[in-house]
Amino acid sequence: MAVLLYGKPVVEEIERRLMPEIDELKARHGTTPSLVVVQVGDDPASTRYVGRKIQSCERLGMRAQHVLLRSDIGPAALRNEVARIGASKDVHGVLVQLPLPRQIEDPDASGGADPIDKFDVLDAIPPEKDVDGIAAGTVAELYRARTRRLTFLPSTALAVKRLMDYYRIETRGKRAVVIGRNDITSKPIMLMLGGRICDASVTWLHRHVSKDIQEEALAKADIVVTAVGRADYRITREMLKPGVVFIDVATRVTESGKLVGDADFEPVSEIASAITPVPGGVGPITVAALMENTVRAARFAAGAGGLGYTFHQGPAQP
Ligand SMILES: Nc1nc2c(c(=O)[nH]1)N[C@@H](CN(C=O)c1ccc(C(=O)N[C@@H](CCC(=O)O)C(=O)O)cc1)CN2
Repeated sequence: MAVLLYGKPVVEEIERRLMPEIDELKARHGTTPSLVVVQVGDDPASTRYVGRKIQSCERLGMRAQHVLLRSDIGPAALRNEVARIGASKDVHGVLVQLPLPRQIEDPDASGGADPIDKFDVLDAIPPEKDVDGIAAGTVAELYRARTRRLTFLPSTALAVKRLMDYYRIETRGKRAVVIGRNDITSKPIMLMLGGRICDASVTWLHRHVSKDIQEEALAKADIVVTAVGRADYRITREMLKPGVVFIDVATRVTESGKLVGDADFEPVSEIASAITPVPGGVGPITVAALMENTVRAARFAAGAGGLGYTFHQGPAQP
C-alpha cells in the first residue's frame, strides 16, 4: 500500500520558512510583499483558486489584489492592462489566472484576426514580477536550468519539487513520465525533471502520442507526474509499474461533484510506493509555492537578493 504524500506538511514547511522572511522584508526594507492576480471572466474553478491565493497572501501578512476583468476583453486590451499593473512600483508579483477565455487562449480557433495572443499577454508581465514563471524570459532561464540563477520556477513545478524533496523522493537517473502539455503545469515540470534540477530521464506523453508508446513508457516509469484532468482520461493500476511514485497534479470535478485527479486512486495506491491524494496533495502546495515566489519578487524589488533556489531534503521518508 502506497505512502500518501499529503500536501499539508509541505505547505507548513514552506510557510514556516517564509514567515521570518516576510517579517524581515517589512522591518529592514519597509517592504510588504504584494501580489496582483488578474482574472478574466468568472469561471468557478478559477474564482476558487484565485480566492485561495488572496486568502493565503492575507494570512501570511502580505498584500493581495484581485483584478477581475470582463470575459469579452480583447487580447490587446488585456495585454495593456497587465503591462499597466506590472508598471506599478507597489506591486511585486503579477499573475494572470489561466485558462483565459477562448478568444485569447486560442485566437485562431475562434476566428480572430488579432495578431496578439495569450503569450503576448503573459510577456507583458515584467520578468522580475513574473511569479508564475511563464513569460518568455523566465521560461528561458528554466530551459537553461541554472539553479542558482533562476528567477522564478512556476508554482506547480516548484510545488512538485518541494513535495519530492520533503518526502525524499530520489529523481536522479530515474525514469520519469510527465503527462500533458499545459504551459503552466506539465511543460515546466517536464523541463524541471529532465534538467539539472532533478536529473531524471523524462518521457513526455500527451494526446497525440500513440497508445502503444504511452503504455510502454508508463509500464517502465519509476515516477509519473500527470496533469491531464479530462473525464475521458484515467490511469489505471494495470498501466503502471509496481512501486511507482505517482504525483497527480490534475484536479477535475466529476458529474457527482467529487474532486478527482487522473489516477484511479484506490487501485493505483495498492501498487504504487507513494501517491499524492486529490484533493490534499499538490494543489495546496501550488498556492504555498506562489507565496514563496511572491516573497522572492519582493526581495528583488527591495534589492535584498534572492536569485536561485535552495533545495533541501525534508524529514519524511517515502
Ligand atoms: N496563472 C495560473 N493559472 C493556473 C495555475 C497556476 O499555477 N497559475 N494552476 C492551476 C490552478 N491553480 C492555481 O491557479 C490551483 C489548482 C488547485 C489548487 C488546490 O488547492 N487544489 C485543491 C482543491 C481545491 C478545490 O478545487 O476546491 C487540492 O488539490 O487539494 C490550487 C490552485 C490552473 N491555472
